[in-house]
This record gives sequence, structure tokens and C-alpha cells, in this order.
Amino acid sequence: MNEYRILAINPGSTSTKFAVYYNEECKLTKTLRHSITELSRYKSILHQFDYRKGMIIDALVEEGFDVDSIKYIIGRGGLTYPLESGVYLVNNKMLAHASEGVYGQHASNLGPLIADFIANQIPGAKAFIADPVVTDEIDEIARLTGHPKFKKRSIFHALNQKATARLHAKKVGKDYEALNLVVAHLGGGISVGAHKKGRVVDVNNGLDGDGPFSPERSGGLPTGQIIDWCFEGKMSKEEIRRMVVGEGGYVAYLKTNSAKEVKERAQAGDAEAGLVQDAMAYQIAKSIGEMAVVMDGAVDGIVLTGGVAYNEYLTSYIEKKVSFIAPVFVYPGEDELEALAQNALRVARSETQAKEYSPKMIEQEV
Ligand SMILES: Nc1ncnc2c1ncn2[C@@H]1O[C@H](COP(=O)(O)OP(=O)(O)O)[C@@H](O)[C@H]1O
Ligand SMILES: CCCC(=O)OP(=O)(O)O
Repeated sequence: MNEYRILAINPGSTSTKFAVYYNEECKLTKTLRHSITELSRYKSILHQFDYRKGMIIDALVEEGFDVDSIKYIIGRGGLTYPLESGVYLVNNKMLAHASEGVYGQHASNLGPLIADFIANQIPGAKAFIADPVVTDEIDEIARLTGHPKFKKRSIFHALNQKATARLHAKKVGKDYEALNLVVAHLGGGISVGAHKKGRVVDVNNGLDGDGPFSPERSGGLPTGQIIDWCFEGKMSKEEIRRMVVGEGGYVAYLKTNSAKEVKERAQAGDAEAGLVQDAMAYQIAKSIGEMAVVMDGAVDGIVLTGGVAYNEYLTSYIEKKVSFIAPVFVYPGEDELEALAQNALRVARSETQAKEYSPKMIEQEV
């Protein structure tokens, strides 16, 4: 049997995770955490490129890997133009769109850039991405907002939502494509998707759109108050953006992005932490209800995943509110690296073909 060596790279808002796989076997997995202070030294996500890429290469060399033998480099896909689910070969157009951040700024924009850089150092290596955060399968009816100038964007934790949904389908002995699932990724950002027979037909924009607030994001906010705030002239556009992504949610209320810390503060009797934690759980439950409506109530299961799903108090709170819809299944944590590696392996084994990044729908900017 051929042995395929794969490097999977997942740049997140506060961490860079990477792993080396030899076929299905994980040989190394590392999570490098970046403090807010560390990241604040860089003007933009793009300016973090050398720092994050350097840490990965240094760690591989330090661990004694024969880097030249790794021919499949796969990164988390960023905020390029929307794509259908799948594996994509990194090409120049994708690199340009990720660098520009045509759909916004997020650490995942570094996924294709770092993968491409490393692949270029290794003779015969290729760079890929899979199920990027702009994976877009939503129904036309779900795209409309209340004003034609604004379109809903499908920006969510596609990689982990899809991987966990497939894992769940396997556990219950069904095909993912045969099930209707509501999947909630509960991490630093939160997204809740309606997976209808293998397609995410509706989902909240988990970055800077609608839906529940999260440990570091504001979720949907009252539009009128936001407009007034923007024109009061007290804050720059960048500062207001940070209120929504990075310094919203728990960070704004409780000055921490650690859901674990908030859980412990609530357990210790901190009433404010308790109320904010309950409010987040309440909003997540409401979003699950919305996605159940999207599927006309025909839901086979509700799947909770992501780091925050380790919090049993929070998952029980949600379960009490939504179990009338369908049974709730909890898969705490995320394994986006394994999901990336499996996608690369399927390409290596010719079980699937890497697609070309050539987005059809270029949204008119408003
Ligand atoms: N045991 C736990 N209990 C509660 N929250 C936890 C626990 N473990 C991790 N978390 C929280 O999960 C969040 C990170 O989730 P993760 O899915 O790794 O995030 P991301 O999607 O941002 O990569 C953090 O806020 C962290 O505090
Ligand atoms: C919703 C886009 C992807 C995202 O926000 O990922 P993180 O929660 O890992 O920052």
C-alpha cells in the first residue's frame, strides 16, 4: 500500500494548529496558542504570515521530520469567494483572493497562503484546501435579507460541522446524505447549520453576521443602535469591527474569551457570568429552533460540537430547550486537522478529485 504523507494546517483566531499524517496515522499534532498581546503586534492577519508559517516549519524541523517527503499540504480555506463543499487545489486566483480577504479578514485566510508557501519548498508537493469557511450551499430563499443591497453570506465552521455530521451519521449507521441534522459548532465563534440530506441549506454567518453571540463575537445586534453608534464618531471603522469580532460576546461582558473560565466563574457563584453564559445558551437554542423550522421540523438529530460543548451545564441547558425537536448528541471539541488530512488522503488515493478554484458567483459589493 502506498504511504501518503500529509501536513494539515489550521490557522485560527487565537491558535495555529497543525498535524502530520502518514495515511490515516497521525504522527504529530500541535496547537500553538497566540495571546492577544502577541497578535496585537501585527497590523493585519496578512502580517502574521511569516510568524505563523515560521512556527510550523521550525516545529517540523525540531521534531526531526523529513519535510521533503511530505507531498500533500492542506490548509483550512479562508474568506475567498463562496464555494461548494469539497477539496480545492490552491491556485493563484485563490491566493490573491485570500490575501485580499475578499469576504473579510480571518486567520483562515492564511490557510492557503501557508500551504502554498510550504508546498513550493518541497519538490513535487501540492497545496490544497477543503470545506472552506465560505462553503456555500444555502437555498436561494435563505439569501434574502430585508434589503436588496445586503445579501446573507454563508460563512461558518464548514469543516468541523461537516466532519462531525459525517461522524454522527456513521455512528447511527446512516449516510450523511440520508439525514436531516441541525449542527451547532460552539467555539470562539458559533455557527448553527441546517444540514438537509448532506447540504447546509441555511446557516447563520458565524463571523460578523447574524445568530448567537459567542465567546468573542457579538452575533446579531440591533441595527438601529448600531447605525447611531457608527455615526457618533467616537470609534474608527476598525474599532467598531473589533467590537463585533474579537471583542464581542464574553469578551465584551466579562473580559475573557475563555468559555471554560466563564463556566468556572458561574459555578463559583458569579451572577453576571452565570447570566451571560445562560444568555448565550438561550440564543444557541433559539438558532437551533430556527434551523429546525428550515427543515419543516423533520429533524433526525441535533449535533453539538466545538470546545464549548465540553461544558455539560451549557449543553444540558440547550438540550432542555430543544429536545422536543429531536434527540441531542454532543461531540465535544473539534478535529478539523483530521478532517483536512482525510480530505487530502482521498485526493491522494484518487477517491475524489481536487476541484479548481474558479468561483462563479462574484457578489456585487454594496
Ligand atoms: N472543558 C471546557 N469547558 C468549557 N469550555 C471549554 C472547555 N474546553 C474548552 N473550552 C472552550 O472552548 C472554546 C474554544 O473552542 P474551539 O472549538 O477550540 O474554538 P475555535 O472554534 O475558536 O477553534 C474556548 O472558549 C474554551 O475556553
Ligand atoms: C465562521 C468562520 C470561521 C471561524 O470563525 O472560525 P473560528 O471560530 O475558529 O475563528
